[in-house]
Amino acid sequence: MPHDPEHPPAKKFKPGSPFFRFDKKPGMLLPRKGNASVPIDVQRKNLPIYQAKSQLVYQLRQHHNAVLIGETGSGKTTQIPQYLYEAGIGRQGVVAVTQPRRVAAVSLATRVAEEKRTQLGKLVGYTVRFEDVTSSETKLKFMTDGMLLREAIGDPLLLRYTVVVLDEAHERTVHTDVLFGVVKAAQKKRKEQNKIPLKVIVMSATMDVDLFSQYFNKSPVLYLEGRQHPIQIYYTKTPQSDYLQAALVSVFQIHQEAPVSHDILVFMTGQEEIEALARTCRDIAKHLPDSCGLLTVIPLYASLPPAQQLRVFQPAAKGCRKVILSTNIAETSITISGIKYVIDTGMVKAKRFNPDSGLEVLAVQRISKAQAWQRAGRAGREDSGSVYRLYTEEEFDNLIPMTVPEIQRCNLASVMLQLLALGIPDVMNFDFMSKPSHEAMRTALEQLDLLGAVDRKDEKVVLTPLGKKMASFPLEPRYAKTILLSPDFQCSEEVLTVVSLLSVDTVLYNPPARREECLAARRKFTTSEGDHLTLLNIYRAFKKVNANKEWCRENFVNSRNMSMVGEVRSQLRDICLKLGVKLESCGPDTGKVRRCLAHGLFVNAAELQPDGSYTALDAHQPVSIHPSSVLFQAKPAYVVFNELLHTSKCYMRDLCLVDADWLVEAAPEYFRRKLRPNKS
Ligand SMILES: Nc1ncnc2c1ncn2[C@@H]1O[C@H](COP(=O)(O)OP(=O)(O)OP(=O)(O)O)[C@@H](O)[C@H]1O
Repeated sequence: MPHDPEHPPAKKFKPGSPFFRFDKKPGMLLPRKGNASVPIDVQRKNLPIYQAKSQLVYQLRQHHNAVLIGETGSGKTTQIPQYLYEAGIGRQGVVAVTQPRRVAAVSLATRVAEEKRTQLGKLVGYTVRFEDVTSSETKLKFMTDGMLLREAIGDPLLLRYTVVVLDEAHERTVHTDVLFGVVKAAQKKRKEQNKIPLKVIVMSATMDVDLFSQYFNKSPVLYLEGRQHPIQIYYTKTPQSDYLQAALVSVFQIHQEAPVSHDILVFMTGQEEIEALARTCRDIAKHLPDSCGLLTVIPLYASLPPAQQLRVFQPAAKGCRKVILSTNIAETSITISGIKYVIDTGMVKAKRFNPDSGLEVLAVQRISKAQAWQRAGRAGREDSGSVYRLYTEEEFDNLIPMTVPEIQRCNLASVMLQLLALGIPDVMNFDFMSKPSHEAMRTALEQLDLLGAVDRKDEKVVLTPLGKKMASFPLEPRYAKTILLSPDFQCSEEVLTVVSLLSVDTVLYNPPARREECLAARRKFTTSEGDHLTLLNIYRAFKKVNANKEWCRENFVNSRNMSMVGEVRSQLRDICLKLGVKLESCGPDTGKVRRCLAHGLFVNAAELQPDGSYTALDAHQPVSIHPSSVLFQAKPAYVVFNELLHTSKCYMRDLCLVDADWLVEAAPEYFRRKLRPNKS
């Protein structure tokens, strides 16, 4: 196997190592020289894309649509917007570059502003949920696809924009897929109305170019060749039954053998396992000889407060190695300085949806090949890199090529609500790139109907006034409905808190080594009314002590996440004020909160069976209470829950005790069909 003499092969693992060497993959080209210490404009010129600049600019000037495919790290995202600007393309308006994730939008805008030597928020800015760093001068705007979609509600023709760059198109999040249709429609309408044309550029390193080209009016496909730095791929010799253990072993093998300046990025599935592995890594690191150097372990997942997420971009201190444990949030787009090694567990937590039952579950599953290549692409960005896949080559060969678009595996109630709010006349026939099943769309409209968000008018589905209000919240329709119903139960302040707590994932810190202490601390807040009310108690206590950090530590509460709850809450409260929602508190009468939750979440209700098991009423599917719930032992007759998690069983997470009567009063017709005959 050829080596770059400057970059000798990275590892010789000890006997017993789960790895063996594997040849470089075809297409992983040898590098041209590149170095992070060279001036930034020279770095720009060293990128593979630079050689194709004039040709690209020529093509992009000619066509209203283009699909651009090029290796990870070749320079698509950072350079294309600048090339457009420098060539005067789209200067009458703003160039929007969409990203599936906020962390990518923020870090890319920061980098491009640096390359352009301008202050962030001037020529180059970003807009993500809860944050807008743009000004009237902004011409290159990085944003999450969800934000552009929200803007489209007020401006369906996207008239502020002259170019929309849909980046990381392979991700196929729900937002991206809806955005494809919205952008395509805006482009068509602008042409029909003789407005300034809208240019649409679709980019990725791993996409089905034919599908995209076909969808976007048979647009030309521009191929960008080469990568700047080589990446070596390693597979395990045998399948790993415990990917977490394999990840741990791999981190410490690298830590003990590789120079301390080489950082590691590990892809895992979720917050709990990341936090657990982070603690184990820190414990082990304490007992290693000084010669190994220090280890800083940094978690990265979506529910971390934004400032915390950006910590991964800070360089490690001298003599210290950075190990980032991340979900797929770091999978695409981003460049993390110092990352030399990527460890890929091959697993991801993703949504699955059963249109027959209408239930959406989160489950840990295998990634696609496209995801594996994206993960690999986080190495080799500033220098050569190595990727350790904790699965065999055969297992890799058996992965599905592309991730199934999220729109085909999630509950579509949110999407349908958004499409209706966008004024799409016939939502069932919306121009999706990959149409969800008719069944899934119908189920979603039924759920919106149950929530009172839609109505039928002249054979058409239209939003009700309540539905219009629900669409104003960046929330799942059932949570928006719960907030809007809360004045009827005089508990809007509490419901706002509960919904905010649910929007930032867990505020509870559960160190396994201090389980007893933690349970004892939590008992003070635990109520037999369920998890929502327990969380509400914790939030109230947190407010009472003025967010005291010491109190958080003593009570095993994650103070960072709690601060985020406060921010989300004030945003939601602002929306309520704009909509004229009456805000009042129920004080100690928390039964009102539960009744309100029953009215908002009734589609997620479950009933205790005579044999002690539970049945989700909507689909009549067996479900169990998750052991983390405060109701795990209690077994109440009726509960509503937030979500289902599929591991060994189908678990309900975050439960609230409710009365059967409340469910019936929330949706009498529906429950007449769903409840056991003697109960209805
Ligand atoms: N924040 C950063 N710090 C240092 N270098 C960076 C940064 N962002 C980008 N780069 C450099 O620019 C290169 C190109 O990044 P860019 O995001 O434009 O690539 P890309 O082709 O869009 O990759 P991907 O398909 O993975 O998103 C990186 O490989 C890296 O060398």
